[in-house]
Amino acid sequence: MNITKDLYGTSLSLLTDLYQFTMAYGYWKTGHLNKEGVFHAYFRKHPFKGGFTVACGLDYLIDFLQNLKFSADEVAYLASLNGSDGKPLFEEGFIDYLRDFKFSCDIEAVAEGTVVFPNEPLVRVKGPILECMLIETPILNIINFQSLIATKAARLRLSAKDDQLLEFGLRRAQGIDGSLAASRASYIGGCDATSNVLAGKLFGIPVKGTHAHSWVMSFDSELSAFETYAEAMPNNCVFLVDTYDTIQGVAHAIEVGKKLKAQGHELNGIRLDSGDLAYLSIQAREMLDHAGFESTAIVASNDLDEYLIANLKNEQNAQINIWGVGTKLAASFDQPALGGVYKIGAVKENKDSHWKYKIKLSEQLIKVSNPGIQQVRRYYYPDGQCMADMIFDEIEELPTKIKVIDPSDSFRNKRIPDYTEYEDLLQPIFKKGDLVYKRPEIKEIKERVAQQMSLFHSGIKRFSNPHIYPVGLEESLYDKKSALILMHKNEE
Ligand SMILES: Nc1ncnc2c1ncn2[C@@H]1O[C@H](COP(=O)(O)OP(=O)(O)OP(=O)(O)O)[C@@H](O)[C@H]1O
Ligand SMILES: O=P(O)(O)OC[C@H]1O[C@H](OP(=O)(O)OP(=O)(O)O)[C@H](O)[C@@H]1O
Ligand SMILES: O=C(O)c1cccnc1
Ligand SMILES: [Mg+2]
Repeated sequence: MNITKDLYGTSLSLLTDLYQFTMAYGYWKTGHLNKEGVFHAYFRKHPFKGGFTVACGLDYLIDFLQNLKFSADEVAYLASLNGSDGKPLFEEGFIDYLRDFKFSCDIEAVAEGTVVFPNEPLVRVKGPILECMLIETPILNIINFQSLIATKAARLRLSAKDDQLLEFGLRRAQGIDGSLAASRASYIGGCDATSNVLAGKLFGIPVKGTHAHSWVMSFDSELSAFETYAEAMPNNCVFLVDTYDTIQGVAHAIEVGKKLKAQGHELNGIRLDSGDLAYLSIQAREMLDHAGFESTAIVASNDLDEYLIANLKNEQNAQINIWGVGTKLAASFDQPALGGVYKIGAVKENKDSHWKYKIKLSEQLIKVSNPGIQQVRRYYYPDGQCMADMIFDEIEELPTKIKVIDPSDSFRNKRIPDYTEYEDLLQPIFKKGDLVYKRPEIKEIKERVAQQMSLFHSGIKRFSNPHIYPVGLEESLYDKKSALILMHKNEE
């Protein structure tokens, strides 16, 4: 998939905030082309008051960065922009620079489908600071949204257990790309299929669906509507039974189902889209079983989310096998955005000088950024379950005794036993602008989510007051950060 070409037929290189270009211009104009930086994209708080987040969107980002160059058309647009004095914002020389621009940063990122936690860099960008700056906004745009939706889908998967989950969100999603990115992230996070046909084609996601109330209403009776649908598509019959009277609708579905059976076909399912989904599904299951349709599925839809699905299954014994979830998933109804940020960790004047560590101060401790050239190490218990994550400075040697400290609460700290198995989460994606990463198929990414979810204690996966998985700064990085905070405070 090539989002820029297949999806838009146009370059997305101008998809950034204007201030990224004005800052880039500033570096160019004042002779800071050799200045280098390291930036980290991370979030501070899990979405949905949850205890985990699923990283998603890297493949889109790779595609964006591989196509990052400025065509004659794009530079002409930038050249046409004026400042508040009515004069061109950018000098001709900068426009020439952009015309010859070649992306040259090193990028490391957490593989898509990895379960991640607050403060952990999901993407690290190192290289000419001008370039690091330009790509801040698209990184956040892509990773924030897809990680949000993949997380929502993973929560739905926890509730639906082994049932089928269908994503029906296109009509309520945030516009065109919102819907496509949501379908992709939903599939990765836990859905089995989407109703969005373009997403199916672009990303290789299975597409599925039933029929609407309007189909039933366009015939003289519900029975003739079902019969006509069966005539047209005898191998794809999931009848929506609640247009008039749901119990009557189930009876009509059974009647047509018997004819399908006689012709050697199946009644695949019925769909409930209103009323008491627990009561109606129990009634429908009884009627279907009694008529010999034990393998006919019951699909439910209508404003579903992870809480309602869990409640219907666990508390109300609802007899539903397939869940169609739209608005609350694709539009991330209860939390519209993941607040991921992109912060500078260190700068150097040129590639041969030393890194100078940087922090952004804030009144709130949680908002003080972390310095350094960060990597994330995930430690495992001997049984393969995750123990704790450590954010550390890649260019410093680690002490022999490892201690991790929560950056917003130093009382929360953990000693890592010696010889604990570990894995470093940030993997090389681009080296000096060249792709060095083998992009996994979407199915592999989806499988990674399921596998990752199994590595964590159930406490982090519960919806109310989840357990907080231990993540901290390695002690010497924590000390370095504290020293930087003190230094800035003393300057005040
Ligand atoms: N057994 C149940 N327990 C809890 N909530 C349920 C149950 N059954 C349905 N719901 C939810 O209750 C809400 C209202 O259902 P209702 O049938 O009134 O929906 P509606 O959208 O108003 O229906 P209609 O399409 O007939 O207008 C929906 O969000 C639905 O998912
Ligand atoms: O409820 P969602 O999770 O978004 O799932 C998608 C919904 O879209 C369709 O109806 P639509 O909402 O368009 O009309 P209706 O509510 O009047 O049935 C469908 O029948 C589902 O109810
Ligand atoms: O196929 C369906 O049943 C469907 C598709 C989109 C939205 N609601 C339902
Ligand atoms: Mg609706």
